[in-house]
Amino acid sequence: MVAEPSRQRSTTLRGAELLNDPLLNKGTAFSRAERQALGLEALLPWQVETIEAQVERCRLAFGAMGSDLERYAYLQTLRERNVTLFHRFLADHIELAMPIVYTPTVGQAIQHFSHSYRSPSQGIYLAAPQQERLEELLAQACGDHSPELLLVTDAQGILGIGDQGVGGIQICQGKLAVYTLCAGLDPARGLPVMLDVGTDRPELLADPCYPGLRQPRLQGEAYTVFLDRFITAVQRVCPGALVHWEDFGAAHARPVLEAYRHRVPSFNDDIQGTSSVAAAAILAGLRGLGKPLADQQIVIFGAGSAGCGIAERLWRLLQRAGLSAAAAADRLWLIDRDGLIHTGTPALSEGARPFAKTQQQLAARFGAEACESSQGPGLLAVVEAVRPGVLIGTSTAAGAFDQAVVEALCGGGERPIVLPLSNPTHLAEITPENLLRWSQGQALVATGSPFAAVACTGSAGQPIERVIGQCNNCFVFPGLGYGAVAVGATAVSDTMIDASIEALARVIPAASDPEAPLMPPLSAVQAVSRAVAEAVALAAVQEGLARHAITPEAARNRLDAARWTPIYTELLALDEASAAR
Ligand SMILES: NC(=O)C1=CN([C@@H]2O[C@H](COP(=O)(O)OP(=O)(O)OC[C@H]3O[C@@H](n4cnc5c(N)ncnc54)[C@H](O)[C@@H]3O)[C@@H](O)[C@H]2O)C=CC1
Ligand SMILES: CC(=O)C(=O)O
Ligand SMILES: [Mg+2]
Repeated sequence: MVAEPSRQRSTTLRGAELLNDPLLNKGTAFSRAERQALGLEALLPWQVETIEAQVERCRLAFGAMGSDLERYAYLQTLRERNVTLFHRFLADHIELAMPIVYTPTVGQAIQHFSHSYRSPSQGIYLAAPQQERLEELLAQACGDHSPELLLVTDAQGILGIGDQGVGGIQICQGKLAVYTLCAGLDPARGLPVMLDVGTDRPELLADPCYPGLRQPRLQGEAYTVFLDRFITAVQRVCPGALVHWEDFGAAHARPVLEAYRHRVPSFNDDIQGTSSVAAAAILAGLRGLGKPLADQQIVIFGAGSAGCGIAERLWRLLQRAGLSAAAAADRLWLIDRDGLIHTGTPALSEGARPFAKTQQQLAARFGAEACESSQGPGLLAVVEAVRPGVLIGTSTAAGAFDQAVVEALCGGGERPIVLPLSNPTHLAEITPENLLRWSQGQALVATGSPFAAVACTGSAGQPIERVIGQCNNCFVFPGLGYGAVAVGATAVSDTMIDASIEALARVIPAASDPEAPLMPPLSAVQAVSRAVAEAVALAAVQEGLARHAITPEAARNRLDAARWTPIYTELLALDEASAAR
C-alpha cells in the first residue's frame, strides 16, 4: 500500500482542459469542492470515488480483456488520461501489470505500433531531417519542465526483436513506467526520446501505415553527426540530465556510450544495467553453492551489447577476486554466430576483443585443427571442453541450450548457474522447465522474461515447486538511474555500477539457499530499487561525483525527498491574473 502524505497544487486549468491534463487529472476522484472551484461539476458522474475504488475498476476492466495486447492498449490509454491512477494500478498490481507494460508484451506492442498508433503519446520523436533544429525542438518539448532523465533509443536493437523503427518509443515509455514504479521517479521528470534515424526493416519501409521516417538508417559519419547534435542539444536544454541509452544496435551501443559518457551523465542499460543483474545473480548463486568466483569458468553465448557488457563486468570482478587481468580474461568464453571468439574471428568487435582466445589457447583446448578455420568451436564443444560453472545466454537464439548442452554442463554432478537472458519470452535460450528436467533439478536458473514456477523433485525426493527469478535489468536500472539523478551525479562511474551489484546480490534468496529463487520476487522490486539507489548515490558521494549531496546523510535525504508516490494532489483554483504575478 502507498502512504498518503498531503499535497496541494494550484492550477489555472478549468473543466475539460483539466480532465485532459494527464498529470493533474483525477477523474471521479475530484472532490465536491474541487469540482465546484474548477468547473468540473457537470463533466463528471455524481459519485466522488477514492483512488482505491478507481484502481478496483481498472483491475476488473484489465482482467476482462481478451489478450495481453488489449491490456497493454488499455494501460496506455489510462496513462494518457490519468498518470497517477496508471501508476497506482501498477504499484498495487505489480505482478499482473509489469509483464504488460514491460517485457514480454511491450515487445509485441512495438511490433504492432504502425497499425495501433492513434495519437501522440508520452515522449518525443527527433528525426534525421530535423537535425539542424534539435535544440529548438527539445526546448519546445520540455517547456518549463526540464526533464532529469532522458530515456533514449534509436530502436535498432529492441529487446531481441531487432530494428523496430519509431515503435521503439514504447520501450522508452515502458522503462520510464518501471522507473516510477520501482524507484519513484516523478513521471513529469522523465522524457522518452525516439531518435528516428530511419529503419532498415523492409516491412516497415514498405508499410503505408508506418509513421516514422521511411528511409534507410543513417550510417557512419551521418549517424555520428546526428548523435553529436542531439547531445549538444541535451547539454544546452537540460544540462545535468541523465541519459539512459536503450536498445541501440550492437554496432552503435558501445561507441555511443563511450563517445558521450564524459560529456553527459549517462549509461547504457543493455551493457551496464544487464551486466549488474547478471553479476549479482552469479555472485549470489555462487555464495549459496559455496563456490568462489575465482574458480569459475564462464561461458557467454551471444557476444553483442549485453554479452560483452556482462563479460567486461565479470572480468573486473574476477580481478577483484585476485586473478591477473590475463588470467581473468581466460576464464571468460564468448561465443557468437561464428562459434567461440578467437583472435581469428572475422569482424571481431571491440567489446569482445579482450576475451578472444589465442591460437595457442584454441589448440590447447580443442586440438590443432581448431586453428584451421575462422569458425570457432560451437557451444557444445566449448561446454564439454571447459566445464563451465556458469552459462549465460544473450543471443536471441531460442532453444540454443539443448539437452546435450545441459547434460554436458551437469556431468560430474555439478550444479551450474544458467541465465537464459534473451527477451521476449519466446527467444529464451532454454525454458526453465527443460533446464530443470534435463539437469534433474540441479541447475540454478533465472530468466530475462517472466516464467511460471516449475514442479520438481527436492533433494529428499519430495515434490517441490521451483520459483523462477527474473534476471532482468529492471532490478538495477531504476535504482541506478534514480540514485544518480537524486544526487545530481555528473557521471555514472564503474564504482557506482559495482555498488548496484552488491546491493542486489545481498537480497537474492539463492545466496543463502540454492533451492531458492536466483532473483528476488517482483513484489520486492521497490525495496530492491531503493537499496540499489542508496548504494549508487553513496558511491557517487564518495567519488565526489554528486552535485547535490556531499554527505551520505544528505544523499539519503535527497532520495526520500525526490521520491514520487502515486497519490492525488489537492488542486486549488488559481486565476490567470494571480498566475501572471
Ligand atoms: N535480461 C535482461 O535484462 C536483458 C536481456 N537482453 C536480451 O539479450 C538479447 C541480446 O541483446 P543485445 O546484446 O542487446 O543484442 P545484440 O544484437 O547486441 O547481441 C546479440 C548477439 O547474439 C549473437 N547471436 C545471434 N544469433 C546467435 C546464435 N545463433 N549463436 C550465437 N550468437 C548469436 C549476435 O551475433 C549478437 O552478437 C536480447 O534478446 C535482449 O532482449 C538484453 C539486455 C538485458
Ligand atoms: C531488458 C532489456 O533491456 C532488453 O531485453 O533489451
Ligand atoms: Mg534493452
